[in-house]
Amino acid sequence: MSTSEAAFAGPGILLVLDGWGHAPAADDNALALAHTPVLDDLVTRFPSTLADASGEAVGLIAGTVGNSEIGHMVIGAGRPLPYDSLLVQQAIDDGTLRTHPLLSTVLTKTAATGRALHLIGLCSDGQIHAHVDHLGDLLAAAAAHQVSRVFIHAITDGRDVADGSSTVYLERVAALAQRAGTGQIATVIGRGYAMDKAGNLDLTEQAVALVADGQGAAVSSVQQAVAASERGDEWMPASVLTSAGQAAIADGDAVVWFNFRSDRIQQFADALIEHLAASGRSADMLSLAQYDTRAAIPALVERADASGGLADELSAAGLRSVRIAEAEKFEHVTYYVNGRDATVRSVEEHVRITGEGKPDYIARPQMNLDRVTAAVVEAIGRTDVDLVIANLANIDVVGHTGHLPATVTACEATDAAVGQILEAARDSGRWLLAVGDHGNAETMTKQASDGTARAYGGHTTHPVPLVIVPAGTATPAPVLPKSVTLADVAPTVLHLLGHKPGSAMTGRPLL
Ligand SMILES: O=C(O)[C@@H](CO)OP(=O)(O)O
Ligand SMILES: [Mn+2]
Ligand SMILES: [Mn+2]
Repeated sequence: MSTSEAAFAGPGILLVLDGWGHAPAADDNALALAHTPVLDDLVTRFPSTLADASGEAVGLIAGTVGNSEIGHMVIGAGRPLPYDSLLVQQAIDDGTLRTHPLLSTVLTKTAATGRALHLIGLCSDGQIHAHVDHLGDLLAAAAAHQVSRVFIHAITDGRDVADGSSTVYLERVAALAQRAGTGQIATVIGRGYAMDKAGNLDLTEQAVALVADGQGAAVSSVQQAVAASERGDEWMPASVLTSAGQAAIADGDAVVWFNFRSDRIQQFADALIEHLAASGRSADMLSLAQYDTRAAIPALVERADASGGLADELSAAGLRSVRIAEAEKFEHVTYYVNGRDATVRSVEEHVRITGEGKPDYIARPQMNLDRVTAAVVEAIGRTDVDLVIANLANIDVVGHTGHLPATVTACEATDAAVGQILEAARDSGRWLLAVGDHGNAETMTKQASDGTARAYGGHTTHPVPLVIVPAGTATPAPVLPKSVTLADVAPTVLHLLGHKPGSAMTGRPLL
């Protein structure tokens, strides 16, 4: 084996820097503003390229921003996977959503019994968790079945779209209802409450009480509800539109959840199901796409098969991997990298780093990075571990605050952590592949409709850096191809481990 081959063979590290996107230096580019000597050195001294992490290249609708779910799924699967947003859009375009037998059955029954239909979901066009226009099809189906009482329980965003834009989307909801000839906004609440995924049930309960029992501040218009929010769209307080009348969920009503992404709506869905059951009510429930709820909710669109990815190949080859991330991204290096498969294979170890108390990302942009890094360094030092898969969450999670100085600090903390990980990799003779899963911190403003630049903490369509650091000296350093996507990560990792890409993978090894 030549020096160069040896430098790219054997045990290694797959390091995902969450939200590490690439864009030219600008005064809203937190990564460029931050002092990041390690990352700068990485992309200049070692084989590196830019990988597509958004739109069609990963299985999303063309032009839509990447996200952590599809990013980690494609990193693991080694192929683009038609994501739920795309599958829903296809079902809308070919007419199979509004004529879906499950939907027809529920709507026919609702109309016949004079019960109400409740539509619950995020109202924005961020395309990460939901698209407000999907409501249009559901409302049209309700109208076609002559369901007369249709209540929309709107969740406001301010995270995947610019904060302060909720009025625009709520007006769009009203227009969709008017066009369909049925439906009214009954309640409004921010995603901070309705889409908590960290187990803060006190937040979830506010959304449950609002939707199930109509408990919230009485307002006479959506504008009044929006005006009452002191903490922006994300934290819009629970509001009941008095004009909506009694929109509580009664026994026998129908509920359709219209978020297509499960992770942030499932806690609410579980809590609502349990709350209704505890109060002797049962509802016919459907979800737009498949959810990972405790009780199964029949879905209108099924998930794409994501099997045959890295986890299956590692398992078949008997290669041991350790997965490490803090709570915010733990599922991403386990469940999502494994193709939304909850099976823990015998050659896998999962390390979930948790902090104390509620995180404050602006006050503590470091989050629990020191402990994540320590766990990664420890796993790197183990001779029985073939592959360490870790996610450093800070750039994305702090980026979501839209707070530029905190995000700059998060980038600098990540840089220092990567430095420590590289040193450990060198000491133990491991190669390292570092990659972003989607862009975020490289663009911290967005132009509002009035032309002004507003703080923006959401994801982007930018490509992500991908770097391969050899285990030793590699001369000459190989040049990575230019046209690369996240689907090439798993084949490259398997190649570095001395194995062929899996037969289900369409990505290719980059070396
Ligand atoms: O926080 C989330 O839910 C999304 C943005 O809405 O980000 P990510 O895809 O990184 O999880
Ligand atoms: Mn991410
Ligand atoms: Mn994110």
